[in-house]
Amino acid sequence: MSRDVDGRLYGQELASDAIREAFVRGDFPVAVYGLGKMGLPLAGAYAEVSGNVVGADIDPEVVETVNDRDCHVKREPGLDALVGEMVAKERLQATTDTVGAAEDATVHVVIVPTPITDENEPDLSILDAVVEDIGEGLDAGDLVIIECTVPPRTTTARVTPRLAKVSGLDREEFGVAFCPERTSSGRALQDIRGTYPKVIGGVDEESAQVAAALYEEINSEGVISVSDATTAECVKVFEGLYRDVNIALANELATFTDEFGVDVREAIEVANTQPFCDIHDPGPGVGGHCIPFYPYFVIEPFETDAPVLETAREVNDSMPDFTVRKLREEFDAEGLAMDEASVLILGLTYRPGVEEIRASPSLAIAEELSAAGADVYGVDPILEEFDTFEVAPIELESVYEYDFDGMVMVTPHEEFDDLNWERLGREVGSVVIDGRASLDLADKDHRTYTIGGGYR
Ligand SMILES: NC(=O)c1ccc[n+]([C@@H]2O[C@H](COP(=O)([O-])OP(=O)(O)OC[C@H]3O[C@@H](n4cnc5c(N)ncnc54)[C@H](O)[C@@H]3O)[C@@H](O)[C@H]2O)c1
Ligand SMILES: CC(=O)N[C@@H]1[C@@H](OP(=O)(O)OP(=O)(O)OC[C@H]2O[C@@H](n3ccc(=O)[nH]c3=O)[C@H](O)[C@@H]2O)O[C@H](CO)[C@@H](O)[C@@H]1O
Repeated sequence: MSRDVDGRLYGQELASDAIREAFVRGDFPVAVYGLGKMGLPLAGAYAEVSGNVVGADIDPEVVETVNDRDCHVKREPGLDALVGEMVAKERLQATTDTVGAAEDATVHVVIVPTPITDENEPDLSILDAVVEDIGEGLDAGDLVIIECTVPPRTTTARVTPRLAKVSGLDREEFGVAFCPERTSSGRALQDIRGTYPKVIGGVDEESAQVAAALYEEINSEGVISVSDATTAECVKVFEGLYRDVNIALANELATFTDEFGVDVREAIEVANTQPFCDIHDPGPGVGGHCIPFYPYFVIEPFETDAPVLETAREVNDSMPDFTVRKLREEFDAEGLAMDEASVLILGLTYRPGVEEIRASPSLAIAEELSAAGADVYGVDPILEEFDTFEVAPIELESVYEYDFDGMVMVTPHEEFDDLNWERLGREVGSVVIDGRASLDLADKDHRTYTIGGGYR
């Protein structure tokens, strides 16, 4: 797509209406960097509105799949059709040439992974690489939008100076905004198009105004413009921190279940009937590449102590061990040594319906059971690659062929709803740890312990 000289966006003092009209005409070529679980839906949503989008990804297979009108991101309602249509209509194309995409683009949208290292430090190396490439192709009048989740101050203190240095432009010649992806896997398009307002934080007022005009066209819920980019980064990270701390409260309360002698889940559910109480769900752990990681975007880079965030991480990271401990207690009660037991883990991904295993509780549970000498099996109907797990993978159809001494429901995929628990496990009944209160086995021979619910 050739660059339209008139396609300058930032520094033109354009009125928002004029920006929106030009945007939907395709006057501002867009480059989306990162075509993953979040980037591909985002590129599709941009293409739907502007019709002039190039998706840049370093993975040639990703690029080839998209240009073949196919969709490598699964279980996203509407995404297959949207990508196919946008590519067929030449409103979206993909490339591995990130610098080339940057040279042609006026709007640069960055949505690449921002993981943490093994030492729990934020790893912004991928973001840095993309920012370098954008800098190579950045022109006066461009706008750079960071959507991927980053530690507070990243956009202002790391991204913007780097863009100026690599491009040789003055800071005032281009715009930068942080507009976080407030999107859940499994409903990405719906969220991007408008479940919640889009949060906009600019490094200056015009960056915010220009970014807001673009997202007013994309998001039906409109925008919330905050004071600056760092505030917007805080909004996104705070959403995740709140969730991790809240889940930790639920998990800590769940560990009182036996001593209280009550169904803690019932107490939580009723406590939540008042508007100022919203205790989340206890479970076998907290996975994914968002919630377990975001606390370290605050704990690590800053001097200020974060005892609540650190303690919440410790509590949530202790739940896989709590799960194994409950199983071991039951085995001890029947005189079964862990290293003589066979155990099935049901659900290996981090949450139902999402094929993502990062920080999945099943990783730690399988590792601990295996280390204790148990024969560990794993079943997960949506997972294709099991190598990361210390389990013997089995197909869903084969689960009835084994006399498992123990069965641990970690991630209740909907495909498990049809399981016949009468046929599962030992003839006399097995020990079942229900991590998510997803089972009703009261009339079965199994001895069932529900995390947060006790024996049911
Ligand atoms: N997955 C979620 O639920 C979710 C929700 C909201 C926000 N986010 C944030 O969105 C960001 C991306 O997450 P995701 O789930 O889409 O990741 P992902 O792993 O699914 O996809 C990342 C994509 O980026 C590509 N990539 C890697 N390095 C690149 C580079 N240098 N240049 C261009 N492309 C590159 C990869 O090839 C891959 O296709 C992360 O910061 C994450 O925190 C994720
Ligand atoms: C603030 C917020 O909502 N952010 C969402 C979150 O989405 P996610 O895909 O990471 O999934 P979650 O639902 O947060 O689950 C994570 C893990 O916590 C476990 N869990 C969950 C709820 C509970 O009550 N008890 C639990 O134990 C669950 O099993 C799983 O292992 O981050 C995305 C990226 O920022 C956001 O875009 C998205 O909006």
